Amino acid sequence: MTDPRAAKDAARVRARARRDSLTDDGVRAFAADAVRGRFLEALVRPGLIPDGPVAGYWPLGSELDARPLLLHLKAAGRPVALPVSGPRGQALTFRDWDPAQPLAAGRYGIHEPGADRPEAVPAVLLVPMLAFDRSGHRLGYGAGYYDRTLDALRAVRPVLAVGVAFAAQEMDAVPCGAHDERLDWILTEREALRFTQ
Ligand SMILES: Nc1nc2c(c(=O)[nH]1)N(C=O)[C@@H](CNc1ccc(C(=O)N[C@@H](CCC(=O)O)C(=O)O)cc1)CN2
Ligand SMILES: Nc1ncnc2c1ncn2[C@@H]1O[C@H](COP(=O)(O)OP(=O)(O)OP(=O)(O)O)[C@@H](O)[C@H]1O
Repeated sequence: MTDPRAAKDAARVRARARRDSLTDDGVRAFAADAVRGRFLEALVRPGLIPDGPVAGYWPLGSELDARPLLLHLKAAGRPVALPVSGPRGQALTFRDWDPAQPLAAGRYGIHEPGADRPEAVPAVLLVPMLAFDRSGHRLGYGAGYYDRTLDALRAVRPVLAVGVAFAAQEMDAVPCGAHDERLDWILTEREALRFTQ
């Protein structure tokens, strides 16, 4: 396979511009709410969610806001964790999220639970992205954090990886490379795509 790096970089520029153009607060709130509904309908109701913590993410820039879903899961008694970014080149770690406690800005300015919060090993990983395609390929920011993280977690036990995006983030074909970890599902406000059984 040829090196997909240049193709990925070009796709990132286009994908970011497209996601950044989704500025309507009403549309964004609708999508956040719809993704919560799809997660419950496609994954929770049929019993497809393994026991254990669900790792979400704290929204950055124009990403879809998964917090309505995270708060719903918390209220239902499910442990929810958030990623903690270490140096580039290392897998993410996760800490338990208590919505009543303040978060602190970590690397990249992303809000993270404090060092006093217990570490968590996610059974389900909500994965943010810049773009996706209908084969389940995903484009991230290019640091390889989620690929390394899924690789490390899956070496120990199965993890359900659920990509989360606006429907408008779909591309015909996301350039992919050897390290790219597969997503089991992608949820958008419009549909739930399943890639594994
Ligand atoms: N919300 C969120 N949290 C996350 C990620 C993510 O993609 N989204 N990550 C996924 O790996 C990890 C952090 N990794 C990151 C790697 C690179 C950049 C980055 O290059 N950021 C841009 C600015 C982005 C913006 O403001 O829209 C930059 O610094 O130029 C950010 C996060 C863990 N937490
Ligand atoms: N499991 C891995 N082990 C070693 N290197 C990896 C691994 N996964 C990804 N990488 C490297 O990380 C770099 C970024 O990968 P890639 O372009 O796929 O990132 P991305 O999926 O867009 O970003 P992210 O996963 O952070 O959201 C590449 O150089 C890739 O080779």
